[in-house]
Amino acid sequence: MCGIAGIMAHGPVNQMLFDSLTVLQHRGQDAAGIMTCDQGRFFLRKSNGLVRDVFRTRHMKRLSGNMGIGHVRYPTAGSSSEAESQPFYVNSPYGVALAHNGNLTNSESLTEELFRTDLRHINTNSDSEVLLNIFANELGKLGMSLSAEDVFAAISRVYQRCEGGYVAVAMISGYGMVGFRDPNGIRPIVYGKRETPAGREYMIASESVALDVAGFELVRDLQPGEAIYIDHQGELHSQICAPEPRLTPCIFEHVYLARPDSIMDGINIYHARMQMGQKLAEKIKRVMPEHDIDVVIPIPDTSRTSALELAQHLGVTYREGFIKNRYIGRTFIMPGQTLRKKSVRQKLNAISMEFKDKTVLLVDDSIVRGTTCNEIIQMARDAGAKKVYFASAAPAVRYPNVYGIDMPAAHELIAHGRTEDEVGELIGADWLVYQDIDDLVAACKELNPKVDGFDCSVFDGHYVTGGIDAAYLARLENQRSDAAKNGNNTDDNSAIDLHNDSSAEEA
Ligand SMILES: O=P(O)(O)OC[C@H]1O[C@H](OP(=O)(O)OP(=O)(O)O)[C@H](O)[C@@H]1O
Ligand SMILES: NC(=O)CC[C@H](N)C(=O)O
Ligand SMILES: [Mg+2]
Repeated sequence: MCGIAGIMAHGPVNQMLFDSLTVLQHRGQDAAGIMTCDQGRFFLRKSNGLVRDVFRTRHMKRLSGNMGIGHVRYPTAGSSSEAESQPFYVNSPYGVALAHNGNLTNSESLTEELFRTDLRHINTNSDSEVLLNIFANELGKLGMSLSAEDVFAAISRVYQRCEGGYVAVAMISGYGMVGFRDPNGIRPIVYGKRETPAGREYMIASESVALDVAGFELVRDLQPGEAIYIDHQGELHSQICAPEPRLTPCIFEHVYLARPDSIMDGINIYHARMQMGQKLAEKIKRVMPEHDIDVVIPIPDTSRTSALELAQHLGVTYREGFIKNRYIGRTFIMPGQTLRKKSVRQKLNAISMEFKDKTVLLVDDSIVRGTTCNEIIQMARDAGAKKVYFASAAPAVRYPNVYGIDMPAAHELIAHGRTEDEVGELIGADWLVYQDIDDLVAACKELNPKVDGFDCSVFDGHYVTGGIDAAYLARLENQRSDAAKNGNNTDDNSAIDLHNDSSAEEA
């Protein structure tokens, strides 16, 4: 779940892209990049680190041009090397750059096809480089002087060849900007517009909050299988380029990934999380009518919205018993278990008076590896809690994700192969309650009944694209489990960096 943004304007786009990436930071903390296009030339700055650290004034000055794309990365393929940060660039045809969120599940066979049939070289293990090359290759078959129809024909071929969950924003030098969304609509992407004295400007982004900060008005989400193309005259063209598109967005966006102030596929994320809290409160009333909960305490940040609503519906006091260190980011998307575990302790600290001699109900949005709840329950006990109950606003996460969330190994998920009671015991809770999957789906779908369904694969093991078999999952685990990553030592910059930014060495 990286964050992507693209702007086609009548003035410089560098600052607006920087601002947008800072509000998409929660989607990827490992690397950031911006590529702009100025009179047919691309300018790039990308590096490992947070947005605020990657871009210095000297980089910003060089990112000139009225068209540009940006990316924040949370790796799900390849390594975390700087060379695999995005945007990516290819010089043929025209000069094409691309930023991608998601994961191609047939990336290996596509790499082989690109090499043998399309005569294209892939230099990294990133599926995003594969996606870019497939797109560029299909564009290249259409000859010079590209029309909107040509762009859509190329995207149709991308949809035929690429499997998985993916959204992307791309620039074609001399022509314009493209945004597209996979035929199942798994990952999110929206576009917006704004009127200026010089004419209309367009922006494409992972989440509507990015439009808000850059001053664009949300028009709508891209539909599954849709592509939009803004040509260099500023005209927007759109087309559905897949034969049987279905809107089945990733429900984990609603649970955790997205910012609460985003609107995704017509669903207000904040409202969806409130509904999750209400439905979980109803379940608690059903299964434990005579409960003895003294206080409901959220685990900041993401669970706050659902926990407050849960407390109100339960009629129990809500208190902020954990204070979050504002300088520590999201722990779940940090690379490596040691860092994640250490960061939970650095991030959250208990206020003893809220726990002392009380029966507390801790609420989190989800339990994935169990890193957070393990630490937090101990902290609650250390702070003097009489009993510690734990509620998860999402059902038990039991299956790997293959569409752009780095949860590649079933055995790393605390609920995999375990009953809810077993998980409760393992995390040291006096009682554990999970949201029911039907309630989670209802919490979101009630806000937009037009959604065909959701990708709930991490909860039910059903992969909406099909084609995910045990062999694929075994390969994925082999490449990307924590143990495999440690073995490969992928945190170093072992891949050869290819930059057209001479400031890369000074940074
Ligand atoms: O069971 P785990 O593997 O620990 O994963 C789940 C936890 O990770 C996330 O928090 P995170 O710190 O990433 O971000 P937040 O501040 O947005 O809650 C999520 O909100 C849960 O608290
Ligand atoms: N989380 C994502 O969307 C990752 C995008 C891409 N697969 C990468 O690893 O860079
Ligand atoms: Mg959290």
